[in-house]
Amino acid sequence: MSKSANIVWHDSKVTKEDRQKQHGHEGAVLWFTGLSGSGKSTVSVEVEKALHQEGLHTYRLDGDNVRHGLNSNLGFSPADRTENIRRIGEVSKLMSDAGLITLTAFISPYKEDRGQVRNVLEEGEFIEVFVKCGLDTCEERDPKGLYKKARSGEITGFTGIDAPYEEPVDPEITIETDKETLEASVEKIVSYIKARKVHE
Ligand SMILES: Nc1ncnc2c1ncn2[C@@H]1O[C@H](COP(=O)(O)OS(=O)(=O)O)[C@@H](OP(=O)(O)O)[C@H]1O
Ligand SMILES: Nc1ncnc2c1ncn2[C@@H]1O[C@H](COP(=O)(O)OP(=O)(O)O)[C@@H](O)[C@H]1O
Repeated sequence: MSKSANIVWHDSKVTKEDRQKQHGHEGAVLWFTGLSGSGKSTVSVEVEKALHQEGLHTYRLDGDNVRHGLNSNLGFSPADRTENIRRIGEVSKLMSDAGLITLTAFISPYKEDRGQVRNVLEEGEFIEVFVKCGLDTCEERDPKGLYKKARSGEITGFTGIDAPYEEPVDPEITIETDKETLEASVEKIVSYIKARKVHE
């Protein structure tokens, strides 16, 4: 028997469409993925600010923050990373259902895990943003000093050093933070959202 066999879905009287109408836009999930130090946090913070200024309803979920709370029992083994992403995917789905534009900033190194999140969301709701940046630049930036620790062996299983990062194959948006300015990356993403007419 499946774990959910005795659990019955309870509908609300306020629908997703009702909430969208009240907000004046649809929900969506901007899923930032990339190496540590590629710029996921920096860019997503600025994109959220820009969208908020446009009157859109947003919420941002960030790797470090979520790992302090909801996912504080998870580490960085492949299984824990998969569970981390599964939970964030489910939270994003709830937020999108609530009518928010959710911005997530997680390394999310496995293609299959990101694909699972895309699958739990409605068609078009998942917008994959590949934060592309060469490992050499990420390592040079080393904003938290973690690459240094990974190189010295103080941290093992670090993404890009001795753990894999599987690049997106066909992301909705690619930004190249080692080639373009922060402003250009933000503009690219905000234009995509506007063109997609999530805003009525
Ligand atoms: N082993 C290892 N590998 C990668 N990253 C590590 C590791 N240990 C700690 N950190 C810090 O945790 C942040 C990544 O957490 P995420 O939840 O985004 O990772 S994942 O999606 O589950 O792979 C990541 O933050 P960002 O630099 O913002 O990406 C690191 O600061
Ligand atoms: N074009 C750019 N876009 C984003 N970040 C940049 C850019 N150029 C330099 N940086 C710097 O790179 C670092 C990226 O760190 P962070 O946003 O924490 O990455 P991540 O969340 O992917 O680990 C920051 O110190 C940021 O100021």
